[in-house]
Amino acid sequence: MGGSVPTTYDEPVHIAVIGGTGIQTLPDFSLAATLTVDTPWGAPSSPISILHHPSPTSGKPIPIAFLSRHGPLHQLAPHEIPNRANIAALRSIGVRTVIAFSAVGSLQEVIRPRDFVVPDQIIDRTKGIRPFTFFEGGMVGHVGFGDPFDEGLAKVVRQCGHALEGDGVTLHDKGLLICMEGPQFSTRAESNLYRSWGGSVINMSALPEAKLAREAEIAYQMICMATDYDCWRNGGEDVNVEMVMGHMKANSQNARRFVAAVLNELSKEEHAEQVLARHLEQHSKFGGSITHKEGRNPETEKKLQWLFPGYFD
Ligand SMILES: CSC[C@H]1O[C@H](OP(=O)(O)O)[C@H](O)[C@@H]1O
Ligand SMILES: Nc1ncnc2[nH]cnc12
Repeated sequence: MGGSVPTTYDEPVHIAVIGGTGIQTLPDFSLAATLTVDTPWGAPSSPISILHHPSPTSGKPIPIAFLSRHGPLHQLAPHEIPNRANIAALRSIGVRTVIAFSAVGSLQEVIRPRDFVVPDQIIDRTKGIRPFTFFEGGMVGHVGFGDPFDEGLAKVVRQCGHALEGDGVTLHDKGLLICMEGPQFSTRAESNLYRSWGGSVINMSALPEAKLAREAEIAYQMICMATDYDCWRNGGEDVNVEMVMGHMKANSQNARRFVAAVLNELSKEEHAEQVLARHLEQHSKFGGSITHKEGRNPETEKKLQWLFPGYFD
């Protein structure tokens, strides 16, 4: 191999981190492989890096998949992200837990730039232009999405975030996340409307990522970091990219420490069932098979067989 990074990885990888704006890599981990995965929904945003994280109990390396949502050079706008390919590629290598990271605008005074939020609800303000389901084109399916994030993962994330508090980390345990279409930021009227709905934070990327993760039976939790007060705050400067990037860069060390603490905790044997998302297993087998066998589109069936081997025989 002459020192080059392997392009295959033989073991299943159960945990993934999806990095957002300002988190294009996780440099503190050792790179074990770089995988180029093709899926029936096309190529993901970036090659998947397999990183080695030492198990806190045995010291044995635990593989973690890392995917950069906007591409390695941030070349994909929120509406151009191949979310189906990203989630399908992660599931195909064994991933059942995703920790997603996002830079968000704050819709509340108490959530200050650089604060972290573990959202527990979402309002969908995307415009239907992003492909948002695996179940279409002759294979109808419906999965529950009442709680868009995984409460078991959220508990672990909150515990890790609180353990870092006072050390440059402020954490808000819950929050209503507004996911807007973008790529332009909101109008002031929209920003105030979201505040009147009780919105805590706003981004452009939680959806359809979280919906597709649920369809793929992957436990999913987003960690948000506030970078601005959007445009609702009288007397404050309106959000701009420089502001977002400035806060992300200034606090990236804390963001990475937070993610590392979560990976550390999830690597413990006691979380094995949670990491494998046993509570979601086979949900899509039953929710995703309501089209009678003879009514299915064979092409769609083939794609879904790729994603869920053995489910729809
Ligand atoms: C650069 S500001 C808008 C951009 O930032 C957030 O990205 P991500 O969620 O991937 O961290 C937001 O969702 C927008 O895509
Ligand atoms: N104000 C904002 N609106 C939408 N997405 C964002 N990401 C960071 N800040 C944002």
